[in-house]
Amino acid sequence: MNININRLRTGPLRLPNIILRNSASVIASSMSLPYQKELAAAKKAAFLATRLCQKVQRSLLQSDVQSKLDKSPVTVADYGSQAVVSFVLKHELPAEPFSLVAEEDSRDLQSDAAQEILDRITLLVNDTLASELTSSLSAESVLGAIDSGRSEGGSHGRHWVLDPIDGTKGFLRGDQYAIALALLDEGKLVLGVLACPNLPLAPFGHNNQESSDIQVGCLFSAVIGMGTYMQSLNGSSPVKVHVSAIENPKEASFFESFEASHSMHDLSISIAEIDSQAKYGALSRGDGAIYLRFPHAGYREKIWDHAAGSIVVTEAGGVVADAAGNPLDFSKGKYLELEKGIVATNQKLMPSLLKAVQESIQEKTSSL
Ligand SMILES: Nc1ncnc2c1ncn2[C@@H]1O[C@H](COP(=O)(O)O)[C@@H](OP(=O)(O)O)[C@H]1O
Ligand SMILES: [Mg+2]
Ligand SMILES: [Mg+2]
Ligand SMILES: [Mg+2]
Repeated sequence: MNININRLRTGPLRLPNIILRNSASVIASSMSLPYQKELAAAKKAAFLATRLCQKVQRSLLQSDVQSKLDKSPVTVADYGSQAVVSFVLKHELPAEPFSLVAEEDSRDLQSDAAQEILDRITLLVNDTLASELTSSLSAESVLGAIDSGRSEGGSHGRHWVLDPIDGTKGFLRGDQYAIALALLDEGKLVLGVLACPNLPLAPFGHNNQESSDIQVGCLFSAVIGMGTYMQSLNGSSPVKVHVSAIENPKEASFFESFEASHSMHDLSISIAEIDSQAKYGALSRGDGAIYLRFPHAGYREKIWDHAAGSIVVTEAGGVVADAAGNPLDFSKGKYLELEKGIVATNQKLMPSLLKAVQESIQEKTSSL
């Protein structure tokens, strides 16, 4: 199976309040199941953050782009999305101790030069949360909400893990990005919510992607032991999804990063290039069968780049491992300790894929 890489149209996204009420009432009827309160809060946070991101993406101007010290582009939407998720989680789960490991922090927003951008973020966050707030949040509270993401995570207690916009480069281009939120409990991934505002509801790569009425906006959610569900960000009911059942490696299509430097390999294969953890979402519903990610030597993967995507794939029947076949360990702080790279596929393909990957690494090493 070949996957064509068409640029996706990014249609406006409507997020009617009814979605929030619907998901909350469905959840309320199954409160005895594990992590349902947290799931409802995480979905609400992701829906609201999506709204903020959509708004910014529609009106994206060059001036929205700020350069962080590491030179990766950060927009008001990254900060705004982090503030919204942090605020909603705290607000919805007031009885629980709050710990959040998140990508952004407010350091670059503290200077006088950043005042204007901070005002824009504050306005956006207040607009987005208007129905949740009794009074407006000040710029200081927004900075505080962003900085509640400074936890280091670890193997004890509960920690939320957030990438407020994963695939910032895709976001800036008007392509794929994701809001990725997961929960660690005693070092174990127990819940993940992945909002992919520009991912088509139909399988990725279908020929209909040039049509103007293509429906986009998917929310994937997974709770440990309960499977993975996908729903439209416009309000459809969640449906259970499964990874591809392909057993023959020759028939398997691959995903990799749009950014070539995030994934390098020499296998001769068909590849769909997508930014962000939308790749994990697409994999969880069987659009493709394999996701390989082999960054350059020395790059350290962060937990927020894989936590939500990982549980979304494993609960859909997939496996996510490093090149040695070890499961990913999210309990070691902000970074993943990995052998070489990340391999995600279904259970049937994993052994032969790991073998091919290891042989390819061996060949590369011995040719150096
Ligand atoms: N050289 C590199 N190799 C691998 N990943 C990298 C990288 N430089 C940045 N990244 C991470 O790759 C993520 C995007 O992944 P993808 O390639 O799948 O779209 C970025 O997330 P952000 O966009 O949240 O910063 C960033 O954390
Ligand atoms: Mg980033
Ligand atoms: Mg990221
Ligand atoms: Mg990010």
